Amino acid sequence: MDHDFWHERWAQQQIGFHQPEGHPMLATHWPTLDIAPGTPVLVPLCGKTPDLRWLARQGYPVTGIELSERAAQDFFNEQALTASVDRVGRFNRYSAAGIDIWVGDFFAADIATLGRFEAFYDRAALIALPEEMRREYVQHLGRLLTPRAKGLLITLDYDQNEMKGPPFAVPESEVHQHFDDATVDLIDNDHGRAGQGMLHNRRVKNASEYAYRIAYR
Ligand SMILES: C[S@@+](CC[C@H](N)C(=O)[O-])C[C@H]1O[C@@H](n2cnc3c(N)ncnc32)[C@H](O)[C@@H]1O
Repeated sequence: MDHDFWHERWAQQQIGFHQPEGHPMLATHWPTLDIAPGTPVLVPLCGKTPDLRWLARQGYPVTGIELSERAAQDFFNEQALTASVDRVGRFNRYSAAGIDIWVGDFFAADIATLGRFEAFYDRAALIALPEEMRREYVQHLGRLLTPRAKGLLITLDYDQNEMKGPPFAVPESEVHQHFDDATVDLIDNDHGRAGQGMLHNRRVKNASEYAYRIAYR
């Protein structure tokens, strides 16, 4: 997936992945991770999800990373927040209400600029990327995290023959392969609900979302 693909999606507002009310599995499962408020949370490929605001309201300093400037601007507008903007290295950083969105390429983010995070939230980031980029994504995520970091990962699985991604199907076995230095617990499965919305229109017969608790060892 090159950058132009995503810029085009945002320009055309083809953002069927966006959930204006946030993702229900976040509020259900985040508390089970037992992460102390005040712990900085990294949200890679964050789009304009209101989940950023939810996390900030629970007392976590939140750092999103997102390619699209439009997404960052829309997020702060839709949340009725006025963001300050500054240039830091290769990123434009938007900040308000305990939320920073770094606009730029996730793969260009480094700990010298962002520091390390003890927690992360990935909803539709891993599954936004084709197979060859997913391994690199998880490795890069690991570089931005502390050794015992924890996170919530929300993925999607369906028969990849039925549709070209994104979103891509990521089976449980692949999640275990990527996070082989972490304890991975499958904690939720929406039993096909994900296939009833937008994916149904794309002729996917059966699609389910899965939530995993990830704890690096
Ligand atoms: C499927 S969307 C998910 C957005 C968000 N996590 C959500 O739940 O709504 C994937 C997002 O990743 C962004 N993206 C894709 N490649 C990226 C990259 N290399 N660096 C930063 N953001 C990227 C896209 O612009 C898009 O907003």
